[in-house]
Amino acid sequence: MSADESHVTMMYDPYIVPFRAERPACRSVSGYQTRTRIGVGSFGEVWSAVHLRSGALVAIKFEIAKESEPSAGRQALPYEHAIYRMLRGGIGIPRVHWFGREEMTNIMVLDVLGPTLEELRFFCRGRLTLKTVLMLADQLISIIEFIHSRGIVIRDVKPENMAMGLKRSSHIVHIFDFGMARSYKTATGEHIPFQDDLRPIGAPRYINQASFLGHELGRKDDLESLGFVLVWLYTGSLPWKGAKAQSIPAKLQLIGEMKATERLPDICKDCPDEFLTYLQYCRGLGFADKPDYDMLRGLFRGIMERESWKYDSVFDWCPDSDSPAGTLMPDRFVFF
Ligand SMILES: Nc1ncnc2c1ncn2[C@@H]1O[C@H](COP(=O)(O)OP(=O)(O)OP(=O)(O)O)[C@@H](O)[C@H]1O
Repeated sequence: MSADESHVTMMYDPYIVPFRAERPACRSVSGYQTRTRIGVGSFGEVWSAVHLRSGALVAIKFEIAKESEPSAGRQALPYEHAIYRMLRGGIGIPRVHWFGREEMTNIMVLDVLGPTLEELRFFCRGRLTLKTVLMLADQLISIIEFIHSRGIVIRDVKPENMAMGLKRSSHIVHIFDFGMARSYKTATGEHIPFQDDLRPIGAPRYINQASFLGHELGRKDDLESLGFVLVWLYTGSLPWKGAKAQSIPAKLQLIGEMKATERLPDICKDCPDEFLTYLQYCRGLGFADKPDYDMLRGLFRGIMERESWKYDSVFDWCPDSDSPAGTLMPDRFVFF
């Protein structure tokens, strides 16, 4: 075994799952060795991997390039890579280390992240404490503000696409998966024009009302979806959870009606008043309006002040947290 390889073997990798029954074959990619498959998406697979020289742990996203589409520009991963390039340098945005194509496969090597907020909510028995949600809200509004400042709207804001970093960045939440993102600015720097009659996009649970109505999405809509995510993380429920209807369009229609402006107080009934103020403000913005991010952060900071809580990054899942919820964190994330 070479020195490089022994270093790799000793690395802590939370995605190593011992006794895994089915373990697809590992492969070498441009100086990286894959280790464990950590995710499967609509485009392909995500693996944890190590850089063979430095021992750095990374994530690799693979997308089989379709033969009928020889132009890489029409595939999901080159598109997502282009968005990552526009977001380069942002706090809470995973860094891309390498992008390329090998054997008809598009490959993107990026920072590996820890558990998603949806997983953490689950590990903390279904809901997070108010202090944890407020600390996350502060970071998430800033990350979304940064993304908007680069001319991008995410259009798929959900806790499954938000994850804590690993090791030194384990106190920083990240937003990843920009497959649905797009620029809201034209080539001349103006805001794109309003359109309707579009297909709703995003996860129905967090989708904003504009998307249900088939409207083109803007900055306000990312923030509205974030509002639903925060209510979800704090209460572990939303009125449309488990809504039933005879068909998918009928279900979407039903959920859309449940998100009408006059229903917002009902959605926020178990949260401090600021959550309702936040959602009403987002709903009141016009399509091209620039949101007042400072004011929105200020709403949640006001609660922190009122409760005399500090931004100490002691989240519910941290070992030194006194959260009554306890944690069901699997061993592989204990040191993340
Ligand atoms: N950088 C990363 N670090 C750790 N895990 C990751 C990373 N990127 C993706 N994953 C895991 O892989 C899964 C799929 O990745 P991603 O969401 O980017 O793919 P997708 O095809 O766009 O997903 P979806 O079809 O759900 O929109 C994620 O849910 C997450 O669990």
